[in-house]
Amino acid sequence: MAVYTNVSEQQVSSCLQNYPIGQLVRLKGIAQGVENSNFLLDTTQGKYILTLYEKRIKREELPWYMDLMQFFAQHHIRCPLPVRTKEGECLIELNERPAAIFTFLDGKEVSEILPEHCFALGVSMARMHLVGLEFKQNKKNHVGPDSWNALLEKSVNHGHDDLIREIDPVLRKIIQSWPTRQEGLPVGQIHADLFPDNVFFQDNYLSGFIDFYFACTDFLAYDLAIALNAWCFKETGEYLVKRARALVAGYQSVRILTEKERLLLPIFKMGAALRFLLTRLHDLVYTPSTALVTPKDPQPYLYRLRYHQLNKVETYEF
Ligand SMILES: Nc1ncnc2c1ncn2[C@@H]1O[C@H](COP(=O)(O)OP(=O)(O)O)[C@@H](O)[C@H]1O
Ligand SMILES: N[C@@H](CCOP(=O)(O)O)C(=O)O
Repeated sequence: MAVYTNVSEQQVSSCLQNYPIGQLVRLKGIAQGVENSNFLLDTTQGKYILTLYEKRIKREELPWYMDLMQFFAQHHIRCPLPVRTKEGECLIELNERPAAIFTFLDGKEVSEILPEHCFALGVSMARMHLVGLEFKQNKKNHVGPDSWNALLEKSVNHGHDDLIREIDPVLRKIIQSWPTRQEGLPVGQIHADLFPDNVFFQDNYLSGFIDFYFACTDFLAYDLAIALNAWCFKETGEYLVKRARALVAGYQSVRILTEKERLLLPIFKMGAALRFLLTRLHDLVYTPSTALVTPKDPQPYLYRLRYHQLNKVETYEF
């Protein structure tokens, strides 16, 4: 359930007076999602999404997300477009929370992932990466390698000793092998959370990406590695090579990976597995049992990490 902060119909109706999108017909809380509070707004002019930003989002970075989504939408990368108030503002304040209204993206998560979906994802991701090269504001990846040690340490002494003992040496090795920005790998705006729930399809066509709140400026190939892990594994740790090949083929039909990116893909996949393992472990430890949200299971990401450690040389994707 992702409604942490509630809003009343009256509050939304009066807020809509400042927008050029008609009057409120219906307001409904959205159950999916974990980070922010989301509501579906039916107005006399159509459907919109109202998002109230919760504590995990840094307030000072909100304009960056708004600018990035607007830039993408204007450059034919389908994603929610922040709606401006009559005074031209994207961000407002509602119930003591920063908030924004977005255009509604048609479509939904696929129910059964096929290689064709992975190909389409690769195409759209590569297009987004190319367009993003023209967006010149940069933003740090707050869950990048320099945050991993601290994330792991925060989870020590909370009853996951075996897991932590296993991860610790792997983490060090991955960090040692991680490329620096000086090595010339392509860097740009990445989504960094392109899991199936953030990629919408309609009639088998990819209709767009949502949930840009982990987006940042980082290695483009790392975004591909995140998606390979999220889309191309069984939860028991079996790599689904047909899907992986389709994803990489779709990506390379738009943007060919450099030799260096191909060589570093194994380390990016390990890092991507570790990153989600660490954040899931952290959330498991720190989400109170009374919370509305059920933390995601870290175990499938441990399986992915183990798989990549055993298969670091083979590049099955090409
Ligand atoms: N622009 C949008 N168009 C259509 N549905 C949306 C849009 N934004 C969010 N949603 C719906 O809200 C849900 C939660 O959104 P999400 O951005 O993933 O939340 P969170 O940031 O809390 O993880 C999505 O699964 C989707 O159903
Ligand atoms: N995709 C991440 C968690 C982030 O959740 P989202 O609902 O904001 O996409 C994971 O699976 O660990």
